[in-house]
Amino acid sequence: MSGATLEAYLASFTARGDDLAAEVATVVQRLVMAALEVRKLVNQGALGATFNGTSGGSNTDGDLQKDLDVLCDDLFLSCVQGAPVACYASEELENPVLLDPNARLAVAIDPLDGSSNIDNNVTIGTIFSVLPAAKGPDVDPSQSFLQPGNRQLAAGFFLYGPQTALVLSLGTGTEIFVFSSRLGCFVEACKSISIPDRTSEFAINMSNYRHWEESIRLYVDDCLAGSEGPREREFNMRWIASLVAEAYRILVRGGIYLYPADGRKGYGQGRLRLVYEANPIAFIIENAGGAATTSVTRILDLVPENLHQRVPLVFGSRREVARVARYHVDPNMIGERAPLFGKRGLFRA
Ligand SMILES: O=P(O)(O)OC[C@H]1O[C@](O)(COP(=O)(O)O)[C@@H](O)[C@@H]1O
Ligand SMILES: [Mg+2]
Ligand SMILES: [Mg+2]
Repeated sequence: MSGATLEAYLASFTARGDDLAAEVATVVQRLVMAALEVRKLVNQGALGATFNGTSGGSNTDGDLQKDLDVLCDDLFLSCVQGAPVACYASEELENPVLLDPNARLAVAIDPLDGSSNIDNNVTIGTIFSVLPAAKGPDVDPSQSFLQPGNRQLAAGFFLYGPQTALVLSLGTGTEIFVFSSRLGCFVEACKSISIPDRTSEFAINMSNYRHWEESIRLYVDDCLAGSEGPREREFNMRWIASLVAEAYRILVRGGIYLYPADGRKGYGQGRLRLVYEANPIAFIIENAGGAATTSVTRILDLVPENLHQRVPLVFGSRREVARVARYHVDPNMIGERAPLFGKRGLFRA
């Protein structure tokens, strides 16, 4: 463990950069303040007054909002109000909130990710993306969030699990900080993460198998066939149903995560949201040497059409993500299997 505090890390980033870098650092510090409040709420679990209830409302995607989703959103919004932030967008709000029209940054946030796990005492988190704010007379705050993810200045996520952690990328490299109760601050635990290129571990919600398109089914079939299939090795599977927890695991030991489009109503573009889920995760993963795509197209090159747009998401170890793309575009992937692994046709019968 290298031991630098987050504060020292941000100070050195600010010293190397310009005024904008200092503003980004301030935003991160404000988000940390809110995250530490969320941590307290999460730690109380069912003992907390707000924990189990539902607010009765629903967000823009029609998901039932848990009290904690809404409470977290309020906490993050009020914390960025003291920061140089022009506008704030959240999974829980239909439209962005205009804060300071003269400020230069925009923040998009998923205040509580993995919220189906709230009651289960399983790791959940907060995902954030920092963008340059769109400028110009009468500019609509939505414009700030319709920029491709490659324009992000910073992205990160907090993890409320056995450890409270912050995964942060300020554009070069991705670092992991863990909250030290003894010191009362985040301390760097892993410097310049490097995701292994190869993996034998995949994460996908297998219960959707019958709804996927053929290329995803073929990819997963080949993993499941293990040493008897074309991959000629055994694969392991994980599904936590918490994007932040899956991303953390992949940063630490490699792997691949897939939430593809599927045939269910409302899942034609997958489940995850481009602006405040896929983009920040893609930024973090790429800056750790991994890759993130829709299966074929780089996530960070997509131009969002609207704030709450969904997108199919595949990310993780670079070679594995590239392999998923080949199942979509390379007819030889099927040819490669047929002569050697003819019996696998039986699996598909
Ligand atoms: O329940 P499913 O369909 O497996 O989806 C799980 C995925 O949905 C999410 O919970 C979506 O995020 P929210 O909890 O912010 O809506 C991801 O964290 C997770 O990977
Ligand atoms: Mg989420
Ligand atoms: Mg959420």
